[in-house]
Amino acid sequence: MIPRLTLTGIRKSFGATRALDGVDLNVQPGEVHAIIGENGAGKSTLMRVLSGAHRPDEGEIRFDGELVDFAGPRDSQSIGIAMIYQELNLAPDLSVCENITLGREPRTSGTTIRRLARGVGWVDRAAERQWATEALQKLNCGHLSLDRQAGELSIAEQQMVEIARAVVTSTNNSSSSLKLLILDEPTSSLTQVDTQRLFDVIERLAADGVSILYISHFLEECERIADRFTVLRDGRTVATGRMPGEHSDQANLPSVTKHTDDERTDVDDANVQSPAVADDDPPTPMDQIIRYMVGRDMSDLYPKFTHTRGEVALEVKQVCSEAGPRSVSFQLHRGEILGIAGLIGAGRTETLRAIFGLDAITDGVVCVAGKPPAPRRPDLSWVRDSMGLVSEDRKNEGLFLDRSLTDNLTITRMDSYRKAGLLDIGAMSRSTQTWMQRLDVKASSAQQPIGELSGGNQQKIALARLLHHDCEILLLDEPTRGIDIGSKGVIYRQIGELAASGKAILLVSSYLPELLGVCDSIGVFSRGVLTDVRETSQWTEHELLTAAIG
Ligand SMILES: Nc1ncnc2c1ncn2[C@@H]1O[C@H](COP(=O)(O)OP(=O)(O)OP(=O)(O)O)[C@@H](O)[C@H]1O
Repeated sequence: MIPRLTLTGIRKSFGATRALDGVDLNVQPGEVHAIIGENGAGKSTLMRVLSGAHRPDEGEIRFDGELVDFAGPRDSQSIGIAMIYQELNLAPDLSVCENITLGREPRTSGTTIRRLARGVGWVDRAAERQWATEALQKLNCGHLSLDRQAGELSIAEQQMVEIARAVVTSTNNSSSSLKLLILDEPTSSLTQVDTQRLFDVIERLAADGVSILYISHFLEECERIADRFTVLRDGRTVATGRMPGEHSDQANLPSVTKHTDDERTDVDDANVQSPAVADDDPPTPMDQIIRYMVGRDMSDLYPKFTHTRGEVALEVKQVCSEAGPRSVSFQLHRGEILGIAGLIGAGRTETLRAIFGLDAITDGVVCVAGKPPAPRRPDLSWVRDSMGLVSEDRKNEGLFLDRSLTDNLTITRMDSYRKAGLLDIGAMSRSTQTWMQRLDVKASSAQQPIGELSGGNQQKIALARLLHHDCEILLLDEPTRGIDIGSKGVIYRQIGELAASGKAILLVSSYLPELLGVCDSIGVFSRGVLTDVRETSQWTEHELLTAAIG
């Protein structure tokens, strides 16, 4: 079989940063292939090379056996490659139908008048609706109204509209039918139900011969959906093979290849197959895939720290806000990690925002360490109360993307670096380097603009700011979103150490294994109401999910 995609020796640098340093990849038609790697390993850069957004400095791309060279995204689209980015790209004011056909609108044809109209860009609305309907039906999303504004849709629905846009060419132009769909962290903002729907769509497309490149830090998902995997490390391919999930048995595909030219890989070579492949070779166990990725075992992902519950640090009494929470009450103690589960949109983020003083409270009070509540909100009570918030919306409100790592990390503690009215830039930079080392942040220097870092490394700095500020109460909203498994381990260790030193931690997460692994107790939000708070040992994943659905 001619491979759908073959990459050989792809290299790409940004100034002194070598993002890709020799990537080899082989993907078959109809195969779901997971791209796995630590933060900064080069996954997104590689996908941008494939989507035509970046041109590689070196290396060869073959698509259906043909050598290709993309001058821009249109070249890549024209041969049937589509990329769905983590941050979705719809025009919010246009309808579902208009978004699906955007840039590929069917033109009128037939009569002279129509042909004239075509010259000035007259869109054939009937054909446009038919194309959009067919594309949505192909994804089993025929229920989505073509006339709804894209901005009104849920994240999951928006994602389906984007995939439908990728599919629309295939329905109408056989020369550029969809052949390779790239999904970058597609489930990071999806509920479990929506994730399953997405997987159904992926399976449907793969059965039609579309190849899928699936990037995710949720290895359980990769295991569920992918046939094969490739691990990138420091911009290089270090291993490729069969996934251990049920899919791997069905795929008539090569087994593990360890790329032995990678001298930096200190992983165990046992079980690694030679590049010669056999169809009946076994899948690669997940713990070995993790070793390829991070270079060590991850048996201690959730390290246990002895910590004792102290006095009440934060008391939330019957808090309501227009944004979501309805009469929310709980206590958070010093030395406690309280987890908050719930579906996306259940009111978890809004509760954190109300506690932190970002949103007005319409009823109820927030008391910190027995002090009287702040007279009004929004306000800056977080400063008085030594509270820190890691926002789930890193790009829009969590970070100053065009400022350096140092500025982002030290911004809340500038005063401590002031000497005789001047800022001690050297000391700020040294503090940043210390935190970069502790959280294993990959960046060229503390002065690099944070927007140039990979998503996971940006997230680590957002968290490091709170650690550096030495807050007493930490409100963490999806703090490990987009973070690789090795760095998750580092962050869980930090959280454990913070609790052991008497800090109070409120951890909102959609990743249930994380809540069960890290927290002392867990509460569940359902439709703006905190329904149930129990010791962690009294919850299972299934029970958490059932309580969240309500
Ligand atoms: N435009 C850019 N300018 C400078 N450096 C960049 C740019 N884009 C990527 N890099 C660097 O290239 C490296 C690889 O980044 P990339 O985003 O591809 O990693 P990733 O594997 O997708 O990481 P993550 O899992 O955190 O999203 C990183 O060191 C990053 O800082």
